[in-house]
Amino acid sequence: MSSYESEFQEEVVYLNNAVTLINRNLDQELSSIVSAKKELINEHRDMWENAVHFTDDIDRMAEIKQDLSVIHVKREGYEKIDERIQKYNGMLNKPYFARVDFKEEGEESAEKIYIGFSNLLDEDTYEVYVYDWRAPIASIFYRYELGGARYNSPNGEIGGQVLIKRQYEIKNGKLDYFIDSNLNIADDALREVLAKNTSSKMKTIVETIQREQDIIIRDIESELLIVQGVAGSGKTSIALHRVAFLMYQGFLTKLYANNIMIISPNDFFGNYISDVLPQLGEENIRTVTFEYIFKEIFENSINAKSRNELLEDIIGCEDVKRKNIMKSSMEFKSSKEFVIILNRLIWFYEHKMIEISDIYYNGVYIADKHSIKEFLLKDTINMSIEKKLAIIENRIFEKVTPIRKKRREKLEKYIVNFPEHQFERRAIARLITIKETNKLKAQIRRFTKVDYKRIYEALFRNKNLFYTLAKGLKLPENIEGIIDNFNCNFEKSICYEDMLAMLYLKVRMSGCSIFKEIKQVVVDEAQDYYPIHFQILKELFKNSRFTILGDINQSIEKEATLSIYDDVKNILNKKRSSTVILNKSFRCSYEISKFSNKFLDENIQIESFERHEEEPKIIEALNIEDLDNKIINTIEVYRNLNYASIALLCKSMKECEEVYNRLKNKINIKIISRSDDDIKGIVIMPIYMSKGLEFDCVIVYEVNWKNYKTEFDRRLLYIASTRALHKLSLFYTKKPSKFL
Ligand SMILES: Nc1ncnc2c1ncn2[C@@H]1O[C@H](COP(=O)(O)OP(=O)(O)OP(=O)(O)O)[C@@H](O)[C@H]1O
Repeated sequence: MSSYESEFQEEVVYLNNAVTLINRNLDQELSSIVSAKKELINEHRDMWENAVHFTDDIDRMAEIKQDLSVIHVKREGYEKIDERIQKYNGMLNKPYFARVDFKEEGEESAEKIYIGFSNLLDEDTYEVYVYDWRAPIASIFYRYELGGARYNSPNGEIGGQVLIKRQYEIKNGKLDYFIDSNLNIADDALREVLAKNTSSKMKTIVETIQREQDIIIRDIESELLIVQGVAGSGKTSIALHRVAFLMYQGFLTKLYANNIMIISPNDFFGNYISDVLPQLGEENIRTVTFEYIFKEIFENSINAKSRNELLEDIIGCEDVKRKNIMKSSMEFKSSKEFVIILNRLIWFYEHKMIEISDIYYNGVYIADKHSIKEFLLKDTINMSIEKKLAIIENRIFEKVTPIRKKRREKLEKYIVNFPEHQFERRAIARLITIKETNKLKAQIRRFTKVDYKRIYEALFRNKNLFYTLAKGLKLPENIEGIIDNFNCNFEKSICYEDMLAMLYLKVRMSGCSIFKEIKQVVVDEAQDYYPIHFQILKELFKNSRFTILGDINQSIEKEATLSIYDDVKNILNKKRSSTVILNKSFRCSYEISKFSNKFLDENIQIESFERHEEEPKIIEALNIEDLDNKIINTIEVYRNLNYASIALLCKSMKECEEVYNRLKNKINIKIISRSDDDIKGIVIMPIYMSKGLEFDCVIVYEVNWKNYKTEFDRRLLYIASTRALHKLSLFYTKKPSKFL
């Protein structure tokens, strides 16, 4: 028997033992869940039968509360067993995927470390059959080849030698083969994974995490971790695996799903990544957009345009001057300078805009404007202006209440003089005092209720005020145009950049604390954000750490450089911050990756993973009809090659709609416009919406000289091309874009 064969037999024995243990654990859990379910039902029944259902009695309330908390504990217990059942069921197919034999310094022999998606422990012997990929010792597998290796254990750093590094192909609990890996073989395994077709949901990369990716995933030191990575370098995948890692940490540092939040560019993206954490055995976490945060904080009271709508407006605008104004308006209103103006506006509001009057109730003096103002301007640490105004309002009403009571008694006595009202005395007196109080309330609310729209509007409706507040700051050359552009539609629906400014004002002035439980914020596609976004995040997530991932090459409407990350560091101002650069791209084939690089500045270094496929195609069509036919043929060819995910990418939504209307009766194609659309099959969408997503095949529509001629267009072409895993073709009529 060859040494491979004899080792194969040993591995089969180990695998069988592991599977037996999983089955044993599974059986135990299955019987526990039956009794846990029974207990839960009994507890519910007892509570329903024995407890009171309605009561004003405070003692009985305590009884009900206690019953509920027992049910709560039982339910948690039940859910935990259910989680373990799911874990063991998942493990039956593939209990582990790798092994390293590690000989610790000072030890006689090596320990075999099997690595899988979850831990597997024999509770009787305490033998660890499989280590979770997130366990400290598992990092050896991701970071080292054969030879010297170290890892951080809870008791400090441990050094030693890796003697064997092995990967397994296990299906349905049966071992197909194993390979003892060196660097090249690991590359083969990755190539095999990357060569597969994509799906409409992102997948886990646990078995093939790369060394530099693992370092990011396991970083627990940085309060601010910035990752600049080229398209397809695995930023989003890393972010999600990092989240799973943080949720696995020990008791003190462990994060729960409600402690983490992802800020994503749009809702598709949230949907696209929604399978990864459950596949890693963790609960999903909230993924929100800035648009969503705005709605939540302003309680849906103000309509605002989304970033996608802004991009659509910019792309669709034919008037060059207006287009430039739109771009500079976005850039200026999200800049550091504008944040200073907004801070000054807050000061101005507190000192000059609040019109406080002396307060009287029914002729009785309640409070004078000077003392109210004095309280308002008093430096009360950590108290927001909204809070101070609420305190003022409460204090006034505390004073009014006894006066109002006396007034009512007086009125009742007075009404005695009118015998026709003798039975309505009380009601009439009450009505009169309510009316008087409402009048007073209206008078007070005029200054205690902060009207963010009016405050912000004042900045642009009053040019003197604007220039006073902007004194000493560098303003864009076309500032007059930007001010005049402040939209006439402000009442109906505000622009994206004005939405951000108002969000900033609100979080600063209200001391908003709705996200106070969040301890880790992950910001993906960070290149799309400006200083004001990070200022908002800083205010909203005061006690949180941040993981910020982006690619400056994929910014759309602005020229981004590495300096955006300096801004991020300055704004978030964390003591321990680090920046990691990822230059290797994994998504696209080597040929597509090389082709896409021509849309980038030639100084930018990108390493392409060596997975070879057909060269991208640039195809000319004679006219629109010919273009449609050629695109339909190409889609057919791709489908016949068994590619299920095919995207036809256009420059704008308007263009998508035109093309869709022409093609929809000829092929089965879906237009992606709404955030809950499922990106499955053959889809058509604008390039700016395809960010962060990937497809087996990408077809870029009408890349002619007219459609793609500016720097902005060049960046769109980079984003479009880097969405493709296997096939890329770009079509044009008349004359090709100069970027092709
Ligand atoms: N270590 C890895 N093992 C297997 N697949 C990987 C690995 N790293 C990245 N990938 C794959 O590469 C593709 C790109 O990953 P991901 O979307 O996370 O990259 P990204 O940097 O966020 O890209 P973009 O900036 O273009 O949105 C995905 O299909 C992902 O599964």
